[in-house]
Amino acid sequence: MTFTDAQFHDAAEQICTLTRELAARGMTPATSSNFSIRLDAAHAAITISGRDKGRLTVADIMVVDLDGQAVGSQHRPSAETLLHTQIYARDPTQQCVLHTHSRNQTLASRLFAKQGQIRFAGYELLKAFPGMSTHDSEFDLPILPNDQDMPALARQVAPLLAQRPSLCGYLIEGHGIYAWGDSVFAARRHLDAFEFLLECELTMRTLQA
Ligand SMILES: CSC[C@@H](O)[C@@H](O)C(=O)COP(=O)(O)O
Ligand SMILES: [Zn+2]
Repeated sequence: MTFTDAQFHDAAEQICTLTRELAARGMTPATSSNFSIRLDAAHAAITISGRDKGRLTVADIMVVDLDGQAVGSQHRPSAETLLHTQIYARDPTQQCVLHTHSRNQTLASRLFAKQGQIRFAGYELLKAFPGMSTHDSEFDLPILPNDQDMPALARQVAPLLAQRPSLCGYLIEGHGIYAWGDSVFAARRHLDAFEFLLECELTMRTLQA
């Protein structure tokens, strides 16, 4: 099946709406962050590179194939398109990928970088993640070193996705977070849970100091 113009428009509108909400929370500073929604088995709608994510309109969204190549547009897709299409290409059930640069995400990615992950344990909010049914569980959010070479960064992500098929996010050091899900709603729930849990971990360290 290939997507219709109406489906593209609907996805683009959804990206604009949720991006404006995230920008209003300070999660997309200085044109950072990128967002996508799957259109069909081989395409996704994604933000055009360099746009102010707090002021997006449908004209700021374009189509890419799952190799990250522009489809029907002369614009340059997000610099990090490959990290989005990697999620869609690996798992046909995944529908939405969200990438933001909040202060909590950036600070935590640096503070915990040496461990290569942040462990969330004992939080009721763990139940926001796939397969978690009790607070009495643990979720390790991976932290990858940053890289401007997207294929190299995608090669770091690949083994994580292979080892943990239900993984729904990772941090990149000094950079921000990627979160995804099998619906726009699920991707947003995962992003919100990560943001909340990162803030809890950072605040606990401040209070304990
Ligand atoms: C403005 S610096 C942030 C960018 O380098 C990048 O990390 C980012 O999140 C946005 O890139 P974009 O190409 O607009 O999708
Ligand atoms: Zn980024």
